[in-house]
Amino acid sequence: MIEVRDLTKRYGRKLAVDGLSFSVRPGRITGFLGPNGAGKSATLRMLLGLDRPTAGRALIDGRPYRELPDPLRRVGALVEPGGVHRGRRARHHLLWLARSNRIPAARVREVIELTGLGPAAGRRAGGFSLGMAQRLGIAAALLGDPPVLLFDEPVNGLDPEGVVWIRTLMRGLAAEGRTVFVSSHLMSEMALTADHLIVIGRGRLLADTAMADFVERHCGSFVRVRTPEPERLLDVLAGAGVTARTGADGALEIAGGDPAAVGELAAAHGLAVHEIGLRAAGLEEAFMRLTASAVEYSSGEEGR
Ligand SMILES: Nc1ncnc2c1ncn2[C@@H]1O[C@H](COP(=O)(O)OP(=O)(O)OP(=O)(O)O)[C@@H](O)[C@H]1O
Repeated sequence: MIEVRDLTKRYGRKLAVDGLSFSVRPGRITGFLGPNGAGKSATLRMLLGLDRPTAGRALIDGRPYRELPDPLRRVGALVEPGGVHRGRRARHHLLWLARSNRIPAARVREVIELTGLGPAAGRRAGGFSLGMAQRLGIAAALLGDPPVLLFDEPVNGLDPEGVVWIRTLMRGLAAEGRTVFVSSHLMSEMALTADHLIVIGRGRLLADTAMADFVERHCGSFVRVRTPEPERLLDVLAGAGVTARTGADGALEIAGGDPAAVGELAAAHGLAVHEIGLRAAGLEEAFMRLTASAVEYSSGEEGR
C-alpha cells in the first residue's frame, strides 16, 4: 500500500508537487499519469526517499522509505535504466545487490529466469540494449520479492515486444496481490495496462478513478463536421442550443450529437458541409482535455 498525503515539493521557486493526496492499493495496476513536468518523477523520488518532501508525507506500508526496515524487501523500483556500472556483468551486479541486502544467491537465479535475462546474464551491462537494461533493472527491483513495485516510464524507448513483455509482467505482479504503481505520459499505453488511474497536472490531483469509469465518462461519441464556414455553423448550432468545440484541424466537434440532425441544421441554413460523421472519442484525447489547462499553464510559465 502506498499513501501520499498533502505531499508538496518545491525546487527553488518551482512548485513541482502541490498538496497531492492519493492511495495506491494492492492487487491491481495503478497508472500514474500526467503531461511532462506534472510532478510524477518528483512524487516517485519522494516515495523512494531520494528527495525530501517540502511538506506532507509519502508512505510505503505506513512509513517513509528511509524508516523501512529492509527496504529492498518492502519496495522494488525501476526509476532510471542504466544505474549499473557499465563494466559489471549482469549476474554479478545482481549477486552484489543480493549480498549487500542479505538476500540469498538462489533468488538471483530466480529473477534472472523471471525476467528472461538468462542468455545475457554473463554479459557486461555496458553493452546492453535498452530492452535488456530494463530487464536487468526489473530483475534488481524484484530481488527482495517486494509487495510494492514502482515503475517510472518503464516502456519508454522499448520496441513493441518489450512493451508487451513489461505489460504482461506487471499484470502478473498485480495478480499475485502486489501493489503496482507505474508512471507514464501515454494514456494509450495506460489504457492497455492499468486498472486504476491517478492523473496529475501541475503537481495537483486531477483524477483518481477506475480505468473503466474513466473510459465510460470521457470516451463518448461525438459528431465531427467540416465546413468552409465554421463560424456561421457555430452560430447556427448555438442558436439550436447545441454546444460545439473547434478541433485541432478546424473541424467542429459536437459531443454526443446526431450527425443527421447536425447535417439537416446546416442544410436548413444553406451551409456547405464537406465532411460529417460520428467518431468515438479516443482516450488520448480525453486525457489531453483533462490535462489541457495544466499543460497550458506550465508552458506559459516556462515562456516567462
Ligand atoms: N531537481 C530539480 N530542480 C528544479 N526543478 C525540478 C527538479 N526536478 C524537477 N523539477 C521541476 O519540477 C517539475 C516536475 O518535474 P517531474 O520530473 O516530477 O515531472 P514528470 O511528471 O515526471 O515529467 P516527465 O513526464 O517529463 O518526466 C518540472 O517543472 C521540473 O522542471
